[in-house]
Amino acid sequence: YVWPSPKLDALEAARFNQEGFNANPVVSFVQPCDSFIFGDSTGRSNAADWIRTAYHDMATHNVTDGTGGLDASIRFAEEQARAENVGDGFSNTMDTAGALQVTRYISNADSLALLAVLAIESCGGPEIAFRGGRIDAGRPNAPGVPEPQQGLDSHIASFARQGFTQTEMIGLVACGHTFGGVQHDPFPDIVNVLNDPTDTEDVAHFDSTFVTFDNDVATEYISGTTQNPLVAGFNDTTNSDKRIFGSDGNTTMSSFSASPEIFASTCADLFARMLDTVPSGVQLTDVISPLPVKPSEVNLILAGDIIQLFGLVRLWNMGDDPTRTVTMLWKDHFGGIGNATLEFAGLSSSTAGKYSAAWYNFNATDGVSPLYLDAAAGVKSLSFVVEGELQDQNGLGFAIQDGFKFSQTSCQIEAPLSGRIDVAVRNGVNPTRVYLEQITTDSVQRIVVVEIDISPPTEPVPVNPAYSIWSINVIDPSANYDIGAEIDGIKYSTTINSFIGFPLCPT
Ligand code: HEM
Repeated sequence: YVWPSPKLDALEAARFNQEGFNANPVVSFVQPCDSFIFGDSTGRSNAADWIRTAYHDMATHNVTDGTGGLDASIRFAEEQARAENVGDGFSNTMDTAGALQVTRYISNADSLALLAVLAIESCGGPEIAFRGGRIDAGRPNAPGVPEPQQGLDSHIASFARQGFTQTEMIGLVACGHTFGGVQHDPFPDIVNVLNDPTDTEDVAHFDSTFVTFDNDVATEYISGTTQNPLVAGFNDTTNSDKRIFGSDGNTTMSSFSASPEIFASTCADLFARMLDTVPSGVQLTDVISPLPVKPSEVNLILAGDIIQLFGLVRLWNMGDDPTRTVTMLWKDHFGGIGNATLEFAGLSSSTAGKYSAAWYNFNATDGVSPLYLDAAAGVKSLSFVVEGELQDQNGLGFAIQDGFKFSQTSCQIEAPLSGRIDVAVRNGVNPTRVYLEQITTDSVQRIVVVEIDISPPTEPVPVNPAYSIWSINVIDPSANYDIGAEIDGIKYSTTINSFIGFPLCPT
């Protein structure tokens, strides 16, 4: 895709900035892979909870009527209270999913899907093709998660309703059950108390490597050594994995057992399909690939005659050499081109260290100092020269919208209770609307952006020859606002650097 695209930029960042500089800390919950938020030596892991939660959320899908699917309906207490969703793994996962929603562009449902991707990829699994765009359900879905005491026919019918054939059912169950196990507490009829100080929640695991992705679930099953409580459990009624795995005469499980590669590639496909199973009408994005060169956290502030340009650029998988020279070029409104050498800021990595990225700051390494640009000249687009090679999105450049921005003339009226937000609007841009975007959630935790129009000034309020101010008073300056503007029929959005700490408005 072409930068900027706020939603794709946010999803790409959450998916690929996993560890290190400027990365989302959520991966640390599955590193090491036996990490568990309620404590050590429990026999449980966040990774297993996250994968099971994604499945249970999806398993309500009905291919015929298009209802259910991965839509975060599992967050509702009503769904979590169902017998098919016994255990605290779902609330555990939903608590963590919030950590991914650092931006308004990521739904609860996309977070759930991302957690599963991060768990699988960080813990030995294959790379998963990830799409975004899932929409959060407004209410619980119809029940429909399979349970271990049900018979094979019922499971085949259940997976068919979810959109999976019998062979795919065998695959998906094996792919899921390479992680985790069955706990005594919610399933006392399947697992006995284990009296094991390293497994305090009495989890009987599906295979001997239960915090990592591998084909042991299949090799142990085929060799007859498996301790999987849903295969070799003392209660044959609940041996659902035994019935499912054996339902094609062990053809599928034999192929998994014979080839870790076949297991991994089959699981990569099935996991991606599981995560992409969404209610009809939901339009997912294309598979999100990392942008090779990506501006990030770009923000402009007007300070008198100066535009402060904040930002970073990320170079994807181009080697870790921090001494390489990265130059940023910017086109202005007068046909001029400015340039600056960027400062190395840090390294990040993703997919269990398989990829790395180097970050460069638009100015000093402190991460807060901006570049100072002449306000009248402004900035239209950026490009970068990396080791002598021009990076400009195949000639498009990286477009920058300097038609409106937060102005440092913003001030507090009654600190810290109310304030005035000033938006600097470039003369000649003539936006149809300028508005605040208040980012909040509705009563069922869906992100909502409320637009609050800013009235055009009755008399122009110039800050400099190029910009005039539109102002709005707000009662809660600490609320989460972005600034939006509609220019030539297109809506743009820009962030506000919190203006707590701004001076009191002159009286
Ligand atoms: C007929 C289908 C299935 C049945 C009857 C079934 C049943 C179960 C049961 C009873 C548990 C124990 C849960 C606990 O003790 O908290 C479990 C755990 C788990 N299941 Fe399934 N499952 C099925 C399919 C799947 C699928 C398709 C996936 C994912 C692709 C999956 C992923 C998991 C994971 C990761 C765990 C471990 C959870 C943990 O250790 O915290 N399951 N399953």
